[in-house]
Amino acid sequence: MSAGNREGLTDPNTVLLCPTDEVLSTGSPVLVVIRGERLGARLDISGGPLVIGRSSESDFRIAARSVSRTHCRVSQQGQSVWVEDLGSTNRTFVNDEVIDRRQLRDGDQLRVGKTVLKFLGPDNPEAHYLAEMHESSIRDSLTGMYNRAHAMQVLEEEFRRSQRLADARLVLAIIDIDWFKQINDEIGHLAGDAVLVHLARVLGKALRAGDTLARIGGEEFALIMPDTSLQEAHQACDRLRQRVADESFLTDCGKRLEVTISIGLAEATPQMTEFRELLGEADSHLYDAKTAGRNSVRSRAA
Ligand SMILES: Nc1nc2c(ncn2[C@@H]2O[C@H](COP(=O)(O)OP(=O)(O)OP(=O)(O)O)[C@@H](O)[C@H]2O)c(=O)[nH]1
Repeated sequence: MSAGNREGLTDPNTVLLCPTDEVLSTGSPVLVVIRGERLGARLDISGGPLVIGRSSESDFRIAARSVSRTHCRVSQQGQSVWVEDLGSTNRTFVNDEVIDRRQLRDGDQLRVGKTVLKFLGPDNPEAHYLAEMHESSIRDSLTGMYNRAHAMQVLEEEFRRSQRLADARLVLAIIDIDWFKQINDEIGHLAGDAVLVHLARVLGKALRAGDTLARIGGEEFALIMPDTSLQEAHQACDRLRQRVADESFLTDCGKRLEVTISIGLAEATPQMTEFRELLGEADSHLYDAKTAGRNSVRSRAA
């Protein structure tokens, strides 16, 4: 977004911070997608039985016609892990053999439709490597935040959940830095990058458990807030906006800046048919926030 002029970009007090590395935990048996959509996604089996299927109620959903609504179930029994076909049309395969029920062994490949998942026992060293590969594929390299692709996947899943469960509310916030082009033009692209990194840290620190924050564009972020009402989200985002406005940002060349953000919100409603409607509504409220002068939060409620 852009328009108008901004004054007082620099401010003399700030600290530049870097994103922290996230520790990747392995240690329990997992299934890792090695072919198909969501490559690298991990299913932790230790948390209880998992149903794989096309239905939105599945624990791991594969949206393909070759996959039955409830295709197979994977469960841990004592130290062993079992897979059981649930009467699927196109059958379940382990290492290319049709199975009804079978114990999974380290390195086995489970095929459901065209998706292949590799079973890795708790001590398999490949698990850590695959976890790191997956982690880097869902992160933005500059800020360390989740990237757009991951945000869209989380948003779609949370949207489906909110449609399925009557009391599961969902709010999406689109956060956009104000006058960012001016920061780049006046101080330089590296300064702009430093602001993005610092902002990622400020937003990340304010995150509540269950929320997902991602960088979805150059200077645009998405905050996905499940189980939150529009009013609660509006208040939380206004606190976030204030926190950013109070922060002092340091650029690569030692200049200090005041930075503000504008936020547009949208809440999932039963009338919506797909998650992109949330993006459209949040974007339109973001536009309202920009035209109302920036450094503000806008939603259907206000
Ligand atoms: N430094 C840096 N700049 C980026 C990056 N990605 C996008 N940008 C810049 O972000 C700026 C976005 O500018 P506009 O869309 O005009 O928005 P704006 O200046 O923030 O104006 P408003 O949103 O209307 O307040 C452009 O100058 C892009 O080049 C990046 O990764 N690093």
